Amino acid sequence: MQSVSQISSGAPRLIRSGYNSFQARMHSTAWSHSLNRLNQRSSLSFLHASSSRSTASLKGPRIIFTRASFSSNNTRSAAAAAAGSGSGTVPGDVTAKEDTPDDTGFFTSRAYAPAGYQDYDIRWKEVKKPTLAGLIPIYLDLSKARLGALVTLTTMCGYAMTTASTSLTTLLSLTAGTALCITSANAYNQFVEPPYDAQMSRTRNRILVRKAVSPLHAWSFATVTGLSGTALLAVAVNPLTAVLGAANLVLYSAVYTPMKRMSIANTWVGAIVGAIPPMMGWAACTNSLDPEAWLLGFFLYAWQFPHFNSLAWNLRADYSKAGYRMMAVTDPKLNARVSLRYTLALFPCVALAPYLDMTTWWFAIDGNIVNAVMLAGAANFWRKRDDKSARQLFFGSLIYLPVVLALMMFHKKGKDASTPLEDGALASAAAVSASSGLHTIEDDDDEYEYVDEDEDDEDETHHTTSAQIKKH
Ligand SMILES: CC(C)=CCC/C(C)=C/CC/C(C)=C/COP(=O)(O)OP(=O)(O)O
Repeated sequence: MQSVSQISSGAPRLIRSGYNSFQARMHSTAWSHSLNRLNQRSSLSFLHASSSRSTASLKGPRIIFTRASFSSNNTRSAAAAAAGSGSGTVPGDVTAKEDTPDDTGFFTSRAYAPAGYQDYDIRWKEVKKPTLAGLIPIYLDLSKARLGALVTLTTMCGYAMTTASTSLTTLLSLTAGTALCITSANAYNQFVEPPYDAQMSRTRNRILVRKAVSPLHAWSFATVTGLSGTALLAVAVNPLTAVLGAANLVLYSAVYTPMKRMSIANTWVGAIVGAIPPMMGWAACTNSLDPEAWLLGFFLYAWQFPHFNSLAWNLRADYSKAGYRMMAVTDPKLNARVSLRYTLALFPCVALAPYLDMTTWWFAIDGNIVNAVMLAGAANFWRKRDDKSARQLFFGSLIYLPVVLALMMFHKKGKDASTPLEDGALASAAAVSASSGLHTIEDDDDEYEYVDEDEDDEDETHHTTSAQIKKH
């Protein structure tokens, strides 16, 4: 049986007013009305007018109407619009292609059009059963593997920053369990978002939008990885870490994900999601949430605002189109101000690390030099609010995080409790983190050696670190 999970229409590229009336017809939900209000309020009408791929969606993950550039239909529709037909379509050969897939695998049929929409061209595509080998890239996409790898590294850093006794087995279980929970969270997120992902250039090729796998398959994958990740953390690490992992999974998929379309507060909730993984690392080693764990969490929390808000600036057309409530769309000034505010908060974070005896005071010096560079980027973005300053801040934030985490480990104090073997593994993680950013962790097979230079030196005024990472 054919499963219909995506229907697209080749309605015309409409001018702004036409788009609003189109949207009003297509959406009966409060969400869409508030989106229209939001679009008007934020004076971003150019976003739609300049967009080459304008879309609208019905609620729910299974049906998508796309005013995309299916050229022949668009040409006909544009002609009709120019002739003032008002309906945006031309009667004629729409059904000619019925039940015949085109070269992209899409079928065209009016049979699936909901009442009132028969005037629109309808396109749909059958979900193909993936092969066993084909499942690997599908699962990597569902897990948002590169983002997941970076987040997992922040957990490993949390573990590495403790002074309690470490164990390689616990570290490996923590890494695998956290990665499974993150995979699950990202798969649930994609399970919910195809109608909206389909409307954004950045996400319109995601696996469920492309229909490379069925929603049920994605949901099952998310459920299995979530349950196994939480179980692994509970059994092989400790219950506290498992509870944090499970709570974060729920926070991301059940609170943050729907909230993206409801309130700009989603960014603050998303920042909590990003803050919890390093706290899990700390909890895995100490079985407690000491002030140091909260500091690590707050550091990741604060970092996400310049990171995300600068990214969102250049994606604001996409976000607006898909109905996501992002500060960059609804209040661009606030978006830049919040970035600046939280970049400033990174300074006391860095200073608190030596205060809490996590690092030597040298970290307060070189960490804050890096902070000053980041602050210059955030201030520039706040002043100019343009694409270039946003891009600079975003890429700066990508470099900033691994650099500061590596510095933190470089200046770490009190490493006596762990063995050189365990520290070596943790140092490797730090080095990979420092060199990978969001992108290259999977490709980095280099080996690292841990060299303990002055393990007897406990003098906090002495700046030489206890660890140095040397590449083979
Ligand atoms: C242990 C555990 C479960 C950790 C969860 C870690 C995690 C998923 C962090 C991501 C944080 C975040 C706000 C991402 C943006 O999602 P988005 O939906 O805005 O991204 P998108 O636009 O690319 O879909």
